[in-house]
Amino acid sequence: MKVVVVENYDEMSLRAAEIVEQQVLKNAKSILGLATGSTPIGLYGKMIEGFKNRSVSYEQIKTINLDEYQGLNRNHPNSYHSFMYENLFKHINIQMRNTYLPDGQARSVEEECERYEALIDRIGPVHLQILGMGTNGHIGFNEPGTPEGSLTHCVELDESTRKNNARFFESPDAVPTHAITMGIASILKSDRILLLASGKKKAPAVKKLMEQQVSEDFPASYLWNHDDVTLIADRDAYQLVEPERQ
Ligand SMILES: N[C@@H]1[C@@H](O)[C@H](O)[C@@H](COP(=O)(O)O)O[C@@H]1O
Repeated sequence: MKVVVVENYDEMSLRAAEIVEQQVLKNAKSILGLATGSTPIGLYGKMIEGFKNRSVSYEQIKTINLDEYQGLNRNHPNSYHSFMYENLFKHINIQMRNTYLPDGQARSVEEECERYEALIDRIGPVHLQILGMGTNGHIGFNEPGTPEGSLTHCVELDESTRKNNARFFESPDAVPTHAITMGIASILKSDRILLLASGKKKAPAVKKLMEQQVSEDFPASYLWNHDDVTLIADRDAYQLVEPERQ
């Protein structure tokens, strides 16, 4: 794992956007793996600036998102469909038909998971996967206990995850209890992975990640089993890593 420590959230977002733009400039038909949450919002902002000010084009790009809440209509303001549209897609020249997220309202969740995994295999492999990390080490919505071989599946969300994500909803009870997420194996199929971490709230998780102990108790640790991962962390997120690991 390559580790890049930067000053703050803005610099993390800028560095990440440079990597995304390099990928898109190298291959105009790149497949990007995208994430939600607060962490990548700055990155998406920089990508929008790049599109507006430097004509970086996303016209032929395809995107595959990690996850979606179960039970939310795609037009619900808190769905990840809406998140991606509001924070990125509506601002750039991507073709909406080339953007993919799991359908949280599919009649059969099992069939939807199979369909989504097949889609990843058909369209992929993802050239560059963007990841954030939960405070409990979840990636996508792969909570502690998820096996490394997991493919796209339905999960019951941890109470800690629901609590952390409650800020986006009108009340904690409104946070869905389940989600559809790409599995660990689905994520590790990507050619290259960019993990972002910002803020002191993520410091314990970054510390744990840097201990390099691969364990299902801390799903982000599986990233040590992939040979092309870059972590961009800001100083606050990296502050608990012991000096000899820095
Ligand atoms: N499913 C998403 C994850 O993909 C994300 O990494 C995590 C961290 O969120 P944040 O970036 O807001 O800290 O939140 C959600 O649970």
